[in-house]
Amino acid sequence: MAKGNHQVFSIHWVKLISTHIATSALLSSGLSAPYSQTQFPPDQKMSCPLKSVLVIGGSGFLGSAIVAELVALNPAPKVAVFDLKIREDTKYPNVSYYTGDLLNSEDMRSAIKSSDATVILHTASPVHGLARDVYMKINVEGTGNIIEVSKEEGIQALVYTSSAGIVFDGDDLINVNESAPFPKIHMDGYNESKAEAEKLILQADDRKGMRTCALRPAGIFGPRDRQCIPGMLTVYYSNQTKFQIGDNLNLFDFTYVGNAVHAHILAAEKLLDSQTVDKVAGEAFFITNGEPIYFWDFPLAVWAHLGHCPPYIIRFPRIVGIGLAAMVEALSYFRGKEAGFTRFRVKFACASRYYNISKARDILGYKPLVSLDEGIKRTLKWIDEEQTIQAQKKVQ
Ligand SMILES: NC(=O)c1ccc[n+]([C@@H]2O[C@H](COP(=O)([O-])OP(=O)(O)OC[C@H]3O[C@@H](n4cnc5c(N)ncnc54)[C@H](O)[C@@H]3O)[C@@H](O)[C@H]2O)c1
Repeated sequence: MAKGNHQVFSIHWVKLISTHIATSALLSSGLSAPYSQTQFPPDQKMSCPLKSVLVIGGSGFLGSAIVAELVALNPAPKVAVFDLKIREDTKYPNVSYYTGDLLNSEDMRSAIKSSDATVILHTASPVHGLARDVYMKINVEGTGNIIEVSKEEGIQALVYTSSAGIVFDGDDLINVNESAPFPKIHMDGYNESKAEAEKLILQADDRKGMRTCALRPAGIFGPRDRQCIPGMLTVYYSNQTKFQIGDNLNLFDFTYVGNAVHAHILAAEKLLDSQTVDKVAGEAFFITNGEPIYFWDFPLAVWAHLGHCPPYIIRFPRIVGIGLAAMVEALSYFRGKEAGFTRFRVKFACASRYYNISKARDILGYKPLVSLDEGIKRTLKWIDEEQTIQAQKKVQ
């Protein structure tokens, strides 16, 4: 079933179950390794010419992973975080934290001035499932603010976290590269706003001033993920794992968070380097693990870790899913609520969505350092640790 020139990844159940047993044994023996986001092997650690970096959205899933990697570099750059809310479990020593809203230019300016930042990594975005207006306001207007204030404050390089979903129009995306056009009508407000924000970022590139680029990760997962894996856990806890939409023959790209971090740091470095900047600036890059996997195999692997294998699978054809979702959307509309089960989600779950990452490999020097297999193991280990912590809290 391999399509394009990607290596097709398949989950090995036995391997996962044995990993789970080994992890549980490790944890119960009290030997759990200290938490680290990326855990790159020493020979793959990046040297870092970055001097002072402000991570916008740095208390979020991806943002905090970037911070963890930056502070672990030797020598480490000066690191600061700007976020709407600073979560205690994402705080690192020697990092300056600024609370603020990117819709408020003065909040932004104050953080840039106080942190002496010369580079900005803009990872902020509202969570999924909100109204279009919220995304347009925060992602488009907010990104416009960042560009304006960054230029005024002499920022040298701005890297924007876009999304691979911005070229999705509901049809299959098979090994597509950056020449894929934006859909005439976007599938949802989130992707529309990410596309608009990306355009602003790329247009803002200035040869005589601030240099910019955009990264388009696909389906980020890993420790501290609040959307991808937690969504799969919700399905598990609500006893819905036997339901599948589509035939599960659609290949899908995911990205381990450490690899997305790696891409962000590489992009910032290349924007600062006179040898590479003109190839990178004003450009967008797809970022994935380069290992497409059948869509439902990913949640099945997560549930297997929890000791659960659906006893049987009830498959809904795509067309039935779309019909059901249309009814849910109509009901939600009359109740004045955002629908959780939407036609977009059905099309998302049924489409092939994988990307060609040659541009990132060739120009950024990107390579997925952590394989999907290893990324899943690390994420599952983190879930084990989280569950142990939650269980201990309940006992206390
Ligand atoms: N998670 C994925 O699978 C995925 C895939 C592709 C692209 N992305 C993009 O990657 C980026 C990071 O995603 P994530 O999963 O880490 O999200 P996240 O929700 O964990 O983190 C986003 C952070 O942005 C902050 N934020 C939101 N609104 C803000 C505002 N008005 N002012 C200041 N800070 C604000 C939030 O507080 C949060 O800490 C986002 O831009 C997202 O669009 C994510």
